[in-house]
Amino acid sequence: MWRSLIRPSCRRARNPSLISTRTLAPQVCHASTSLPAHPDAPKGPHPKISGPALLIVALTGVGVAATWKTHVEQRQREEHQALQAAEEAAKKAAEKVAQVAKEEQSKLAQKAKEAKAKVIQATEKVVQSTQKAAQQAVEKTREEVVHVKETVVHKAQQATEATGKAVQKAKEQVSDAVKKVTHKAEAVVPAAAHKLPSAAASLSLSPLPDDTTVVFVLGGPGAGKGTQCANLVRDYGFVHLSAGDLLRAEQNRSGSEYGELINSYIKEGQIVPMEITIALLHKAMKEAHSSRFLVDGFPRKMDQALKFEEEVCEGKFILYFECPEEEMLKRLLKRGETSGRVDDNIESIKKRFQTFKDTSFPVIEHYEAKGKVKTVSCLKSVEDVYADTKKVIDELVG
Ligand SMILES: Nc1ncnc2c1ncn2[C@@H]1O[C@H](COP(=O)(O)OP(=O)(O)OP(=O)(O)O)[C@@H](O)[C@H]1O
Ligand SMILES: O=c1ccn([C@@H]2O[C@H](COP(=O)(O)O)[C@@H](O)[C@H]2O)c(=O)[nH]1
Repeated sequence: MWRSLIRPSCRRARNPSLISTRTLAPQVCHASTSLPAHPDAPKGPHPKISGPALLIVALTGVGVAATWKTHVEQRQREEHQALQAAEEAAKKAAEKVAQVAKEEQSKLAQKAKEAKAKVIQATEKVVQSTQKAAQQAVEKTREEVVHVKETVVHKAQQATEATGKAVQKAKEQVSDAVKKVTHKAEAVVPAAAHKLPSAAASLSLSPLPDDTTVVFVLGGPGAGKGTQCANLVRDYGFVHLSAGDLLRAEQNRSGSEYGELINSYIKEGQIVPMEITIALLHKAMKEAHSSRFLVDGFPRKMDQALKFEEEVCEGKFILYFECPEEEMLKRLLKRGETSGRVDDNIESIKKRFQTFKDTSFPVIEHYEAKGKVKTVSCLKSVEDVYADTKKVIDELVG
């Protein structure tokens, strides 16, 4: 009986779902186990139960209670275990989740890294292509600049060549014109020569006194020969004979047969045929009745030098006034403002310079070779030049 009483409880204890409170008096259950009254238990006054039955019920209740307690404890342990298992599972799940999250995070990080790498790569590509484009643009610009430069240089060369050709042509034209004028003038001379005073035409000149001293005064056009000669005339009693002045005087003399000829030679900076100049000099020397002559601006050509020394008189020495062309140009242009000379203009001056270099300077070199040249620099004031000139004259003429 006890077994039968207990057995179902035990069974129920093993399986709580089998417990049915309908089999137990709600009061007993409540009193012995302190369990709450079953909701379905009948309410109202307790029925009359006998003592043994009550004992049996009580014992049964105790047994049931003990069983129930065991069952509850078991259940609590199971629940505790289940809880622990659940906690364990939850922990594991959490760990798993964390692990998965970590892995996902890692994957995402990796993907982000890869994406970043791709962006960097793409950026580098863009930068490289931009740099390449910029380089190509620079290269193209450089090539264009080189091309433009070459074109400019080429055009400049062409222009230079064209200018050179034009200058050359102009020079040739000028040279031709000079030749024509010279030729024309020289053609006039033989024709006019028979009209020269007989002495000049034949140059059979009467001799001068033996004590005649002639100093040839040479130098480029406008060097200052005439200026220094004037001082020497004043201080040393020289007679100053300027070949140019004599020619100009002859040119201006009314009735002169050579006026036109002399004018064209002077204008072109050419040397008038020596017969005329030497005849004029000889005549002037004869008329001067002096023994000291400064022959200024003569001889300008070798034939003049040789003929004069042969027919008239040997020069004692050459007083050479040295002056740079730029300074002479400056002085001549200034003089041209008032001189009225047909050759004190830029065109004639250039021709005179050329004639001086080509024709007259060799005369100076000729006398230099003979040790007869005394050079005085004209790049000083008139007074200083004269001081230097005096030293030469004092030493050689006294
Ligand atoms: N030392 C000098 N400094 C500055 N000017 C000068 C000097 N000597 C001369 N001149 C000036 O230079 C000009 C040329 O001088 P000057 O007439 O004496 O030269 P030139 O050699 O006789 O010339 P040309 O050969 O043409 O007859 C004149 O106006 C003169 O006043
Ligand atoms: O012996 C000479 C001297 C001069 N001339 C011509 O006269 C001008 C001017 O000479 P200046 O001495 O400068 O006054 C000169 O240019 C020559 O054309 C010459 O023919 N022969």
